[in-house]
Amino acid sequence: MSNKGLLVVISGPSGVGKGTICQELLKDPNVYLSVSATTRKPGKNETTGKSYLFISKDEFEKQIEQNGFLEYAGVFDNYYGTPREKVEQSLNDGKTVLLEIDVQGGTQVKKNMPQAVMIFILPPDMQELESRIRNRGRDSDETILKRLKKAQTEIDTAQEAYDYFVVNDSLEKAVNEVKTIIDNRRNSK
Ligand SMILES: Nc1nc2c(ncn2[C@@H]2O[C@H](COP(=O)(O)OP(=O)(O)O)[C@@H](O)[C@H]2O)c(=O)[nH]1
Ligand SMILES: Nc1ncnc2c1ncn2[C@@H]1O[C@H](COP(=O)(O)OP(=O)(O)O)[C@@H](O)[C@H]1O
Repeated sequence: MSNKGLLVVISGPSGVGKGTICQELLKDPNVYLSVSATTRKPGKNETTGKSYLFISKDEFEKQIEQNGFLEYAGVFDNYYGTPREKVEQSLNDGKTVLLEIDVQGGTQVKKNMPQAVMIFILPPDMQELESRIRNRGRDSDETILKRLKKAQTEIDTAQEAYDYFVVNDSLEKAVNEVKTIIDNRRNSK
């Protein structure tokens, strides 16, 4: 693995604002956001290649066998994984590469690439997290409950693998904190 670029793992409970924060970071042309593959069904306004590469379970398992993923995990009854090739290419090009993945995946990345910058995004509190998930209007009550349960487990287990914890209360403040972490790590290489 090249050490030219910087690999940044961004995790946090569903609905905490990871996607929103990553979109802000992407305004810097030196930042590349990895597009994950998933076996979950696309939502209403999702097309393959933009939010996710939507693929079948068979195709996913084939790519696992071919060592095509940097990491992968089973989340909410589906597979999610980071395609290896584009991440390695972008690191070689000297880019800051963002992986927006869950704690299981982040832990695998940290093990294989200890130089990765591990950032965990926290909600101001659990009520606010629930209302963000609800306001997004994408999930059924059952799915919302599953997501909130996983949120608590993730917050409890993140302590071990993650180096930085950023509370997303004001979006602007959270984005600036993440930018500062990234800049400091780039400069200290
Ligand atoms: N390990 C791993 N987790 C991923 C990947 N892509 C997305 N996830 C995680 O899968 C979970 C569910 O994603 P999704 O159903 O799209 O809902 P989201 O929480 O709104 O992003 C989130 O916790 C994501 O961080 C990936 O490539 N690898
Ligand atoms: N700092 C914030 N304050 C209020 N709402 C926010 C903030 N950050 C994100 N949101 C909103 O919360 C919802 C979930 O954000 P999203 O980025 O989709 O989360 P995630 O990618 O972590 O699942 C979205 O409707 C988003 O606009």
